[in-house]
Amino acid sequence: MIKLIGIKKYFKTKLGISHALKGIDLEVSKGEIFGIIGKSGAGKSTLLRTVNLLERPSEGEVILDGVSLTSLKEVDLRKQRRNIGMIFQHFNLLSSATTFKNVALPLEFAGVDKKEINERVKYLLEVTGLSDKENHYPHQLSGGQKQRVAIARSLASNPKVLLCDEATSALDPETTKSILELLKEINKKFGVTILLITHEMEVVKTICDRVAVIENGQIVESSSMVEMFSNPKANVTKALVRSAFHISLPESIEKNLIQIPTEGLNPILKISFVGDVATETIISDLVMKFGLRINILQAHIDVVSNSPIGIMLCQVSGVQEQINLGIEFLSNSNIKTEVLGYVSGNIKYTA
Ligand SMILES: Nc1ncnc2c1ncn2[C@@H]1O[C@H](COP(=O)(O)OP(=O)(O)OP(=O)(O)O)[C@@H](O)[C@H]1O
Repeated sequence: MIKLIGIKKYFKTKLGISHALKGIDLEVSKGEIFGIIGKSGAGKSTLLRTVNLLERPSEGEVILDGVSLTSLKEVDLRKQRRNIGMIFQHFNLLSSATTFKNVALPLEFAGVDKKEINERVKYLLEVTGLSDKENHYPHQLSGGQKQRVAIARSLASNPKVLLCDEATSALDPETTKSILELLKEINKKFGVTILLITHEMEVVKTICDRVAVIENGQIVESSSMVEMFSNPKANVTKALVRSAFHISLPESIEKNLIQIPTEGLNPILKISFVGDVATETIISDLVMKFGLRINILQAHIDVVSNSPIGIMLCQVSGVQEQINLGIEFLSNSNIKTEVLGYVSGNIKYTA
């Protein structure tokens, strides 16, 4: 549905040329919810804005549903843009217009007749849960309600694609959840493909099917959600996953961690698993089969794309040969195991 080929974007600044995008290739399938995540300044907004050519790429091609937007004349591009809705962090509503009018405006501009506008707007307000707010002005609405108006407006022209620019960053966690649920509902109901950018892993974790990580104007990793959470590869992705799982070694262990295997020191293991692998089974297998002692330092299980994903940090002690066999056993059971380092058994866990 969306295909970006070799997208580069340069900005001329007083300090010289700024390379915001350095050759992005990306493909988003029809009906997918695709997330682009990255830190501030990574190039997310610039990338999203190249999809509807709000930002024309310096090099590369944007193809939407088989049509090369970058090759179109302005008049044809304007027609194609009706296939692309967009919502923003700060909603961008017309403050002097009611909810009804804000949603109706794109249809009025497109010359749709009054009766049809009336029916379509009422329907979209019902879908977005705003039927009782149609005569309210933006200043009379909460942040979540304003974003609902913006979503209804973006759907007015029945777009094939919805671009979301940090759509929930200005909202509290509870409202964020309800807006993400609405986006998911819209994706299902209308089959609209959603491309969103965010700096929050929680957002992609909640609704995306696939995700790409952008750093310094380049996509450094792109995968399904389960793959990203269970097997992150790039350092930036590992850091994002760690922050989403709120999991890290206790300071007392971290600062005493030795990277070289040493006689008498205990390995610290990071055990990651996907699916219905129960934590108790892993622990009891290590204890019963290999006679190991396991001290769980931290553990967290979350649900990503309907799959349970778990991460556990533990300190293991026992006979070295048995420890090696235990690690081998976990790996053979499709449980990813990493040795983070080694510590003395005397070091106590202090938070
Ligand atoms: N109009 C512009 N002129 C010059 N440089 C720009 C312009 N727009 C973006 N940049 C630069 O391009 C890079 C990417 O910016 P962009 O806004 O796309 O990042 P971002 O990931 O969306 O960041 P944030 O999350 O902070 O919005 C930054 O270094 C930024 O300074």
